[in-house]
Amino acid sequence: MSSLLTVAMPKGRIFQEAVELLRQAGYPLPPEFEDSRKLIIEIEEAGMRFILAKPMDVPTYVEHGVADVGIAGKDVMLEEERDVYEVLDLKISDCYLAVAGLAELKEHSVAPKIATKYPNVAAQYFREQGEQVEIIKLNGSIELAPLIGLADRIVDIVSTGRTLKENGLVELEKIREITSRIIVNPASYRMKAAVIDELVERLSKVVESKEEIR
Ligand SMILES: Nc1ncnc2c1ncn2[C@@H]1O[C@H](COP(=O)(O)OP(=O)(O)OP(=O)(O)O)[C@@H](O)[C@H]1O
Ligand SMILES: O=P(O)(O)OC[C@H]1O[C@H](OP(=O)(O)OP(=O)(O)O)[C@H](O)[C@@H]1O
Repeated sequence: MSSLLTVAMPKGRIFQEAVELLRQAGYPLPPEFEDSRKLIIEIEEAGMRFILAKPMDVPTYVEHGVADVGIAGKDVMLEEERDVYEVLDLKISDCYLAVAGLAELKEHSVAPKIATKYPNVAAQYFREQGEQVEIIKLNGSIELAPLIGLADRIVDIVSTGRTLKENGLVELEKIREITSRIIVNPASYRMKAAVIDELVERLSKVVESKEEIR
């Protein structure tokens, strides 16, 4: 077993904020880290091996133990329901999940159609609301669905609200706030407790100090 801690990092939106947080926590990630196209990057000085994954796949790597630790959005955690520990809210990449639709809703069906990248989250939400719906899974451009008649409403991430606005959609209900989390493989937590605890402690201090400034 390698002595390096394997960390599953989400490519895309969360990546840069996560890298900055790790640097602030004292892990020396070189400037080349951001520019690389490599998917596995070992940084001995930080004691870490990073694997760069699609955000939605991070909990899969961690659950299977090929990564000890990962960084994942709460949206992904809710959708994937993986058997991992969620140990720290990093309070980065904040956004929220919401239901949206056309300003003038024209729903006639018994089970309105809901387009989303988050079928499990959406199904649970409408079940809790006691509303019967039909979920249509899409992989992106979710806002398109009500515009062309594929769905009546959508469940999607909102950040600035710009995508909804520019497509003539309105937010109907907020489902929940989303931030990124540190997740840990349960077996790794037993075998690498000291190094994982140190990572979590160092990151918590950075998160707390940022909270105080806000
Ligand atoms: N405006 C936003 N839209 C989507 N996700 C956001 C937004 N703001 C923060 N996030 C967070 O970023 C994560 C998604 O990151 P990103 O958009 O890079 O991945 P992705 O959806 O897999 O991208 P793509 O499929 O477009 O490559 C989400 O899980 C969420 O926690
Ligand atoms: O409120 P905003 O700041 O406009 O951000 C929200 C939009 O960003 C995300 O899409 P993304 O850019 O990831 O594209 P996608 O359609 O490929 O998922 C999300 O699915 C929304 O469409």
